[in-house]
Amino acid sequence: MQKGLFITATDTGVGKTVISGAIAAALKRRGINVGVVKPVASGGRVNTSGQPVSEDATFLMAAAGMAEERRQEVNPVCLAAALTPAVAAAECGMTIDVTKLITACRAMLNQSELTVVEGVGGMAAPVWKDYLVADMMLELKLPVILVVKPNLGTINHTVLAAEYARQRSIPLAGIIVNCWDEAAATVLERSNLAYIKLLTGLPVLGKFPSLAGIPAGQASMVALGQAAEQHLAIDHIIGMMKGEDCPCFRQS
Ligand SMILES: Nc1ncnc2c1ncn2[C@@H]1O[C@H](COP(=O)(O)OP(=O)(O)OP(=O)(O)O)[C@@H](O)[C@H]1O
Ligand SMILES: C[C@H](N)[C@@H](CCCCCC(=O)O)NC(=O)O
Ligand SMILES: [Mg+2]
Repeated sequence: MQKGLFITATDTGVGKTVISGAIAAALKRRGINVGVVKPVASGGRVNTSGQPVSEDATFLMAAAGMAEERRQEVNPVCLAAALTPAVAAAECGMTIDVTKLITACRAMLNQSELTVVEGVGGMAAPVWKDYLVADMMLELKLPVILVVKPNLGTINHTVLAAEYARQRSIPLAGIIVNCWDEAAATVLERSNLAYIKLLTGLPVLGKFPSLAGIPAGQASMVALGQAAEQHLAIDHIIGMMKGEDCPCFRQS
């Protein structure tokens, strides 16, 4: 059985990479051979050879302790334009072979004990023509965690994302709230959390704090893993990745 997890979010920029990296770093810290995949990336930084390089993949590889030589396995397709992949590819005359993306995910799942797959944008982001991230999720059949923000507007975004998942028959295993500040949380953040639980019926698997150094790429991966142990339900997430006790494709 392929053991892993798919990380999606209510939108781009919500924290999929940070949460995927934090989970990967926690698993690595526990001595697990963890794989990471960002099957398709856009907005890559163009290197001196003119090739776009995914900073998400760089972060995930650092978190999982993977060498640069494995970049192609982790991120087979990286596009330069910061657009949805379908458009970023068309802009540079490229075709995205979605089978290649699925194959890369399956290869990593096959060779790692547990694998974290990061999506791109949210579930309805077009990967290629009318093939959306949701279609990739349906093919991979991994348990899915939805990353959400704690701020104003998140109730609506989260409920819409959960409803979309239901409509597409994608079982969500839970929600992680990113950039949660327990000390500063007011009635706004606390009521958002309560409404998200009430309206989606999904379990909240963690409230992850804002960590210094992450935006500058100076985060310590050990500290990231420790933060995941402290703020996320890692035992439960590992069980879920192994196919135990969660609403996922295998049991639905
Ligand atoms: N917990 C956090 N602490 C500090 N910075 C964070 C945290 N979560 C996210 N960020 C910062 O917010 C920005 C967006 O986060 P991230 O790149 O993880 O989003 P994403 O959902 O992966 O976006 P994309 O759709 O581009 O993949 C990044 O600059 C990241 O470093
Ligand atoms: C450029 C962004 N950062 C992201 C693509 C986001 C697509 C969002 C599409 C949409 O929903 O409008 N790329 C990426 O995660 O590699
Ligand atoms: Mg990302």
